[in-house]
Amino acid sequence: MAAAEQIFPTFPQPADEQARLAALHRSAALDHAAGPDFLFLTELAARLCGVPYAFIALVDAERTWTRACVGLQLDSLPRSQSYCAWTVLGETLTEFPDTLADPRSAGLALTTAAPFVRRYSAVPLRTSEGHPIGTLCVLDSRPGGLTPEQRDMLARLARQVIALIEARANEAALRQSLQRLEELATTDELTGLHNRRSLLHRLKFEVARARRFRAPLAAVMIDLDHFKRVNDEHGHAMGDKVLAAIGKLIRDNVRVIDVAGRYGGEELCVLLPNTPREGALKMAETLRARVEALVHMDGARRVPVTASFGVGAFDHMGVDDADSLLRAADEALYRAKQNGRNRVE
Ligand SMILES: Nc1nc2c(ncn2[C@@H]2O[C@H](COP(=O)(O)OP(=O)(O)OP(=O)(O)O)[C@@H](O)[C@H]2O)c(=O)[nH]1
Repeated sequence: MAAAEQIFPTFPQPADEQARLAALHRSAALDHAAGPDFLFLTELAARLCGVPYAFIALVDAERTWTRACVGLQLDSLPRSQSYCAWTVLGETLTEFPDTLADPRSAGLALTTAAPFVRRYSAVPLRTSEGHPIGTLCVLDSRPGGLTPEQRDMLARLARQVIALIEARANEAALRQSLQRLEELATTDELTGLHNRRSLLHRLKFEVARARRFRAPLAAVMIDLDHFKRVNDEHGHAMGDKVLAAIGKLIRDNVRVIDVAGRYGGEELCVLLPNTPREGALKMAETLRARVEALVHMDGARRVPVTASFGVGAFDHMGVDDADSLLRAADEALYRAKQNGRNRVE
């Protein structure tokens, strides 16, 4: 620990400290580097106030993180070493016109070492709920203070900074909800696989891509064997559990570019882009063995579950339409059922 940190181990805390920290983390301002918009506002602050140094600071629980620094390179300071720890206490501007003359600022690192700051003026960055999450500050190595007009401009710039921070946070939250909505709209809730609509949508896309790049494309149709018996003997809830477990098994065993979906009821389908028939047969055989090996328990009773697999494929020279790919996989699945189930055709 630096000597300065030992001399000033504590710092003042605003009354709303916990809510303030929560607001800081909600704003996600600490997660991003400040972009050119923030730098522009600090440059403007320095110029309007006629000082060489300016930065935006985010005051976290223990540290003050600086962003968009003008005139100096600074990453972070212990909160106990930062002028900004005082600014977040105030409603409006906090000013040390001569840092050496004020016991709150005289011993701080930026005062006693380069750049030997002698003057500090800052406005808290208050969120729209009123919590001060940081500051916009201007500094100089000569003593002095801001004119009323400069104070007013600094306060206005601070409002622009917080508006920018909040706009970014709203944008990120919106992106997240859209992503979640998209997931909900394309995922089958029980198996976690693509739902039928999404699977067919992806199929069209993959067929178009295979045609365009003359690449092979395979589809594996999977149907659980005698699944009606599982439902009849162990109940529908157990049937659902089995389907969910097999959905997870498939998700865990396909490549990221493969598309696994629930085609309907207990029929599942995996699209394998860039995969010729032999590769798809191999992959299906691996899955078949894993489905058979998966243990499902109904209380103390084991519920044996197997599945039949049908492979349809286009080689790179003869990409046909989506329907015929599925039809080929379906016909192969039918043969697998006819030839005794728990097999790949
Ligand atoms: N628990 C549960 N059962 C489902 C679901 N979707 C379809 N099923 C059941 O799956 C069974 C399918 O039965 P069938 O089409 O006769 O075929 P099967 O018994 O699997 O026999 P084969 O396919 O010929 O091996 C029916 O009992 C459906 O009710 C589901 O979401 N949950």
